Amino acid sequence: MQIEKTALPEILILTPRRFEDARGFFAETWNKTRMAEAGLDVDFVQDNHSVSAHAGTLRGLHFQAPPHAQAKLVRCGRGRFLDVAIDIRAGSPRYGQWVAVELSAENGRQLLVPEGFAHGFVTREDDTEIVYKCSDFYDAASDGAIHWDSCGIDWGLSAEPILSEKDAVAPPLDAFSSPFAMKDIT
Ligand SMILES: Cc1cn([C@H]2C[C@H](O)[C@@H](COP(=O)(O)OP(=O)(O)O[C@H]3O[C@@H](C)C(=O)[C@@H](O)[C@H]3O)O2)c(=O)[nH]c1=O
Repeated sequence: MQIEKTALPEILILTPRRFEDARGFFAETWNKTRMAEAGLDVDFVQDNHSVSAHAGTLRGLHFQAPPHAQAKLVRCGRGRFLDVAIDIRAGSPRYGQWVAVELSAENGRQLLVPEGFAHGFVTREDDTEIVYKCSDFYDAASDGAIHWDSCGIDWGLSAEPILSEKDAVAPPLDAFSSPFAMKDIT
């Protein structure tokens, strides 16, 4: 597993080794023991899978508030998408800063998004499939969203995105009161 830092040090790109042969490839996409050895001891408890039928579908920016905050490990099963994480920890020196990384079935990259960051993505091909692990269970009452177009993120869009009703009316970042505290910052 190759581990790379992004412009935000807490957001990591994990690229599993691929064992290729005549059939295709094999890869370990998460190995708890090996990741703990690398200092990434995350206890994932739920796996999610979503498919977006059309390119230009944007989901986000989402988070779960404490005590149900989630770290996520995100990867692409089919197609490709731009994956985005933004620091929403109150008092963070990097509050409002974001990173965007293209994840595709071809490049096999995964984004590790810790607690305290909102997450979203926009698909870049039809029928794009996203698979991700979460470190806490879904809790509808803790679900939060920030409007995708209120944070200065370059989504690489050439037209208006396809959104859920919930995401279309999410509050902007400047009207947002963060439930995440500075104590998460080391
Ligand atoms: C996220 C989630 C949703 N649901 C249900 C609620 C709802 O009826 C339906 C669709 O939910 P949503 O519209 O919130 O799905 P979606 O917009 O795909 O939400 C996801 O977006 C990405 C960016 C994330 O980071 C995820 O954590 C999650 O928030 O699925 C669950 O049962 N479990 C879950 O873990």
